[in-house]
Amino acid sequence: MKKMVLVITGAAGSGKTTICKYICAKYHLPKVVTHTTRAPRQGEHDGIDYYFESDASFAQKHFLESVHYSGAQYGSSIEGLEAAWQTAPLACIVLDTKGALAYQRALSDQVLTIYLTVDVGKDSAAALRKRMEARGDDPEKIAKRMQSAENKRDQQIPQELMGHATIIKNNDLPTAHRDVDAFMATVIAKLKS
Ligand SMILES: Nc1ncnc2c1ncn2[C@@H]1O[C@H](COP(=O)(O)OP(=O)(O)OP(=O)(O)O)[C@@H](O)[C@H]1O
Ligand SMILES: Nc1nc2c(ncn2[C@@H]2O[C@H](COP(=O)(O)O)[C@@H](O)[C@H]2O)c(=O)[nH]1
Repeated sequence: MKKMVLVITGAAGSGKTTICKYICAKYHLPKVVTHTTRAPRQGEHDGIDYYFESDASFAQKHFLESVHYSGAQYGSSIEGLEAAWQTAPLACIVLDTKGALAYQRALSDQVLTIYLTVDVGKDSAAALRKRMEARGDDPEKIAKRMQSAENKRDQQIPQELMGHATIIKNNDLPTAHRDVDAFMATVIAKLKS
């Protein structure tokens, strides 16, 4: 069976990690664990949520792509993808939009992409901030992230992903789950054909 990767991308707090966990649990997909130099959040575990790295250990990895995001480094390796593919032909990964573009360019027809949005009118930014607060993020870090060039960029789907990515609204989880399930039904049908 062809090996594929499902990339989940979108703005900070849009629910990428939440939706990835939902998909991996429901559809038994392996998650590609990426690397970061940021500190773990409460409840995050090394090797499960991320490989937490120092600047020195990060520099020694062989990345398919890597980015700076709001003051920390993040990167995903071919080895990580291959490890996920050892367990199933479809793996899932959470990336910023720069990483999603890199995957699209490097792996083209092996990539499926979901771009998540949160659209609750003019208060969408406040809703995203509240979600990050609910996650337990430090208020200063939230402010820095909200103001970062990376997060401003990720508020919109990159032009190059238009036509490749499926846009799913995550205003509320039950509706997002329903839309993700409809998307996954088409993916599973395609993989079987
Ligand atoms: N539809 C939703 N309604 C309310 N809260 C949500 C919803 N989806 C996710 N959340 C919550 O919002 C917070 C941010 O979600 P999550 O960590 O999945 O976002 P993310 O896109 O991965 O963020 P980041 O890019 O900052 O890592 C979490 O506390 C999560 O439980
Ligand atoms: N391009 C990449 N982006 C990544 C990678 N791992 C995570 N991410 C994205 O970084 C931001 C910040 O993540 P957070 O866990 O600190 O909130 C978010 O958009 C992630 O999707 C990666 O390996 N490459």
